[in-house]
Amino acid sequence: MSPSAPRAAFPACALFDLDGTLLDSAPDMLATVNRMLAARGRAPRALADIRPVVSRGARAMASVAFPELDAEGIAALVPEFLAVYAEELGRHGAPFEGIEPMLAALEAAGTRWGIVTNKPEYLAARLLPQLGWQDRCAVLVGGDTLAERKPHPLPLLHAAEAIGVAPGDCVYVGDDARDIAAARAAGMPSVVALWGYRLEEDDPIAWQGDVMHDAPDALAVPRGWPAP
Ligand SMILES: O=C(O)COP(=O)(O)O
Ligand SMILES: [Mg+2]
Repeated sequence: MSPSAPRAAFPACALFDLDGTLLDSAPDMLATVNRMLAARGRAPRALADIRPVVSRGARAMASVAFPELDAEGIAALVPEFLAVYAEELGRHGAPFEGIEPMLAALEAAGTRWGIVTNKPEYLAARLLPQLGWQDRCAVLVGGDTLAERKPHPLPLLHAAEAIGVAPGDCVYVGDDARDIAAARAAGMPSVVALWGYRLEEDDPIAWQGDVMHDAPDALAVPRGWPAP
């Protein structure tokens, strides 16, 4: 971790990953894979099986549910995964505890916030009104919005530009190695969301984010945010 000093004020712009950072979407994902398994007469999986790979996208979750399939077989399941997930979206999941007060604190301070996810944009966009975030989220960039997705810096650079804040004056918060890599490549300070999804063998310290937090409450006060 870099030795950046705590802040006296919130950053001008806060950008967030969605799955595993703002939203505990693992229950929606579990319902999705279990419908796919049930359609094939197979036994359901447990939340503990799916949760660690939710931030790695549809392919990673399908690989856990269907371990016998090769990469081609997994890729062939993605359209079905997205169609079933579109029906389960927002039904079981909810923002992590502490997210709403943290967003309210940012808004009260005049910090603009947005979402940069690798989830397809149309699915993320459908969640915003369900969550009451449609008029509050200043920018939404999905995994298919641009020619590149995280860990490429383009989605973060695009979000900063859309908000009108220099990348170095934004902070990105994410729960996966690729989130922190994208922020570094974009020249953006980063926060590792340890409350999110990762495998036991992952070493978040090695991701070298600027700050790591166990819970969203830490970001409800300026000193929880890394300095530019
Ligand atoms: O759906 C995905 O690929 C993961 O989504 P995230 O980038 O919001 O964690
Ligand atoms: Mg994530």
